[in-house]
Amino acid sequence: MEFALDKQIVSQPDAIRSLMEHISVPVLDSERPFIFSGIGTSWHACRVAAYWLYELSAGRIRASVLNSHDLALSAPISSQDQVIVVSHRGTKRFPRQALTRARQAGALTIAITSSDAPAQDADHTIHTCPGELAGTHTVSYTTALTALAHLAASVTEEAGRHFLSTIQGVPDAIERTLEQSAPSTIAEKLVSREPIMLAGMGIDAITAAEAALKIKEGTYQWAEGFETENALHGPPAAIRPGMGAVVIMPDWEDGERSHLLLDSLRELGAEVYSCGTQQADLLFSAVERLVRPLVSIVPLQRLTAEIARIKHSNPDEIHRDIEPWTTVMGNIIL
Ligand SMILES: O=P(O)(O)OC[C@H]1O[C@](O)(CO)[C@@H](O)[C@@H]1O
Repeated sequence: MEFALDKQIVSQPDAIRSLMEHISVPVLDSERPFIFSGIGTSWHACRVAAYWLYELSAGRIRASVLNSHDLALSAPISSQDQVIVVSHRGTKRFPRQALTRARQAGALTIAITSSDAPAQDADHTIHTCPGELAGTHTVSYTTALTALAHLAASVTEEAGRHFLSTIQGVPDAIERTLEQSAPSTIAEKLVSREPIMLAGMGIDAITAAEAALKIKEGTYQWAEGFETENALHGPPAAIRPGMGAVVIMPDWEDGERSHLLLDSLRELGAEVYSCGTQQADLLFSAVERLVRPLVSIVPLQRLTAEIARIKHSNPDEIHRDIEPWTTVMGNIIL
C-alpha cells in the first residue's frame, strides 16, 4: 500500500528547492530577543532554529522556545521581542492566539506556515509548501527548517552566510539519502517492539524527538526521543527485552557515549539499530553538523512508513479513522 506519507517524503528535495528559489525573509534585529513557538513537529523546528542561532552567533543570541499554548496564554512577551510562530496548517488556536497576543504586546511577529493556510495575524508571513496530504508531517518540517535557516542566517553574518551556502546542498543530500533502499527489514524487526527509544547527541536529540513523534503518529507504537547523554542517566533501569531502539550516531567526537548507549541497549535485550552517515543500519548523506536535522530525519520518516505498511496502520490518518480514536481525538480541539 502506498501512503500519502510516501509521496510527501519524496517531495522534500523539490519542495526545499522551490522554497529557496523564492524565499524572502524580513530583516530581524540580532540585538532584540527571539521567541520561537509551535506545537509538535513545528515545535521541533523551533528548537532547531534556537540551536542554530546560539551556535551561529557563537552563543551571543539566545532564543526562547515556547510551546504555543504557553505563549498564547501566559508567557511574558514584550514589545522588544521578535516572535516567530511555526504552524503548518496555520489553523490551530494556540499558535494563532500566540501571534495575536504577541502583536498586541507590540512585538514583531512572523508566521511560518503552508501556502494553503488562512491569513495569519502577523507582520510577516513566510509560506513553506502546500498543505501536507498526510497527518504524519514530513515536508512541512523540512521546509519550515529551510525558512528558519534563512532567518537564522540573516542575523548571524559570516557564519550565517556559510551556513546558508551549506543549506543549498540539502535537496541533493536528501536525494542521495532516498537512493538507499527502504528500511523494510529493520521495520520487520521493530514492528512488534514497544516502546521504541530514539536517541541523538546534541542537535540530533531534536531529530530523535521528531522521529519519536513520527513513529507514534504513523505506527501507533509508543516511541520516546532522548538526548543520548540523558539516555544514559537513569533510563537504562527501564530498558528490557521487547523494546526497540534507534541511536543516531554523531560524526563528531562524543567520548564514545553513543556506542556505550548502543552496547548497553543490546546487553539489556533491546532490538537496537544505528542511524548515521557511515557503517550504520539506517544511512543518511553526510552534511555539516548544523544542517543534519534536515537530512537525518529522512531515514526515520521512511522507517515510520515501512513499519506502518507491515502493521497496516495509517500514517495519513494518524488513527483518527478508527474508534475509539475517532471520537477521542475528535474531542481534542487543537
Ligand atoms: O504545524 P501545525 O499544523 O500547527 O501542527 C503541529 C502538530 O499537530 C499535529 O498535526 C497533531 O495534530 C502534529 O502532527 C503536528 O506536529
